[in-house]
Amino acid sequence: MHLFIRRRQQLALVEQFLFFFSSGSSSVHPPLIHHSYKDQSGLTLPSFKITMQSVSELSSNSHPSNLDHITPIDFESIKEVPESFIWPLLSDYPSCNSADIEPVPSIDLCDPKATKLMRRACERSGVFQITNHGIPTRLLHKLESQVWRLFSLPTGQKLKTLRSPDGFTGYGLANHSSFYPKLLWSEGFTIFGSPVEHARQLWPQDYTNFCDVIEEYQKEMSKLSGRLTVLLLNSLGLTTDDLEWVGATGEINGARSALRLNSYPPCPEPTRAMGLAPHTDSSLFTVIYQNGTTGLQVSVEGVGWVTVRPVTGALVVNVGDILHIISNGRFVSSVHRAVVDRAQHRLSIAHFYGPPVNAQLSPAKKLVDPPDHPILYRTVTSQEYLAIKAKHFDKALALIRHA
Ligand SMILES: O=C(O)CCC(=O)C(=O)O
Ligand SMILES: [Fe+2]
Repeated sequence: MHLFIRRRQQLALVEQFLFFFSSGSSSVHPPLIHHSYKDQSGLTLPSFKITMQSVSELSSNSHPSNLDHITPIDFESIKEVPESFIWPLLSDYPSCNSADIEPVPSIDLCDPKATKLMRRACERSGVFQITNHGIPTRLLHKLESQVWRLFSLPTGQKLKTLRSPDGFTGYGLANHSSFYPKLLWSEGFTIFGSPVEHARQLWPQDYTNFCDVIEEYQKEMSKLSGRLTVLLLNSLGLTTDDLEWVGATGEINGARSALRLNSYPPCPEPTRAMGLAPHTDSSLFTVIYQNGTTGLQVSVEGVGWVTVRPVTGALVVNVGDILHIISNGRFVSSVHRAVVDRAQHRLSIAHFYGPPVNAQLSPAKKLVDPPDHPILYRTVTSQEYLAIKAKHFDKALALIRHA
C-alpha cells in the first residue's frame, strides 16, 4: 500500500514537471490502445470550445494515465480507425484557412512594426508566424530528417525509450491526452536536456548525428527565445526590467526548455480522429516548426478553428499560460490542436520555453490599472501553477484568478 502511494506521488511530480513545458507534452505511454477507462465524468472544458457532442461525456478524470490493458498500435498498417481513436462529431473539420483571415499573421522579425503586429496577434489568437528568425534553413532540414529517422524506427526500437513514470524524456503520448477518453493519432518524443542517453538506445552504432543536430537546434532556440522574450515584452509596453527572472538581453536565468517531437501519420478517416487534443501550453511561449503540412489549428474567438498554414521557412509562435498571466490577460494563451490528414504524414517540433520553477508569476505591475484593468491573477510560483495545471488542466487559470 505504501509503495502504491509512493508511486502515485512520484507520478504526480513527474506530471507537474511535464506540464511545465506544455500541457501537450509527453506522457508515460506510446500509441496505445486502452481497452478500459476509469471515471469519465466531471471534467468539462467549456473554455476550449471543443465542438464535440458533449465535452463532459468525452473528457475524463482518469489522469494520470491508466496503464492497464494496453497494446501498442502500428498506425501504418491500420485500414480502419479503431473505436478507441474515434472522436465523435468533429463537425468543425476542416476549418477556416488562416490565409483568408487576420488572426494568425506572418511577421518579419526585422520589421520595425514587428512588436505592434505581435501585440495584435497575441491579443486576438495568441499565435503568429515569424520569418527572419535567424534559424538556418539547413538546420531546420537536418532537424526534420533526424525526426523522420526517429519515427521511422520499428515500434519495438522506439519502445526502448518509452518514458518511464519517473522519467522526463522519451517516447510517449501527449500528457494532456489522459484528460480525454479518446486516443490520439500521433506519436511523440520529448527531449529535456541532453538527448544522448535515449539516442544511444535508438541507434547504438550511430547516435551522434541525432545528438549533434538536436543540440545545435537547442542552442539556436535558446538564442531566439531571448530575442522573442524582449520583443514580446516590448509589445506589451514592458522591458526586461519589469520581470525579475528576465536578464537584460531577454535571457532567462535558469530557463526551462524542452523539445517535443510530434509525428502525425496519415489516417484513413481523418475527420474522425484527432492528432493532438485541444490544449494550451504552460510555457511562456512555444516555437513550433512544422514540415510544410497543415494540421495545426488555433481556436479564435468569434471565428472557430483556424488552420495555421505552413509558410515556407517560417516558425509558429504560440503564447503560453505564463505569458497570458504576465500580460494580465491581454495576451490569449492559444488554445490549439492538431488534426490529421488522409495522405500527408505531418511532423512538428515544438520548443517550450519558460522561467525556472521557483519564478514568481504574476501580472506585470504596469499592466494593472483598475478599474479598466484590475489585477486578474494571484501570484503563484511557476511550480505551483504547473501542479495546478497537471491536476486541473483547462481549469488551471480560472483557479488562480481573483474572484
Ligand atoms: O503539432 C503541432 O503543430 C502542435 C504541437 C503542440 O501543440 C505541442 O506539442 O504542444
Ligand atoms: Fe501545444
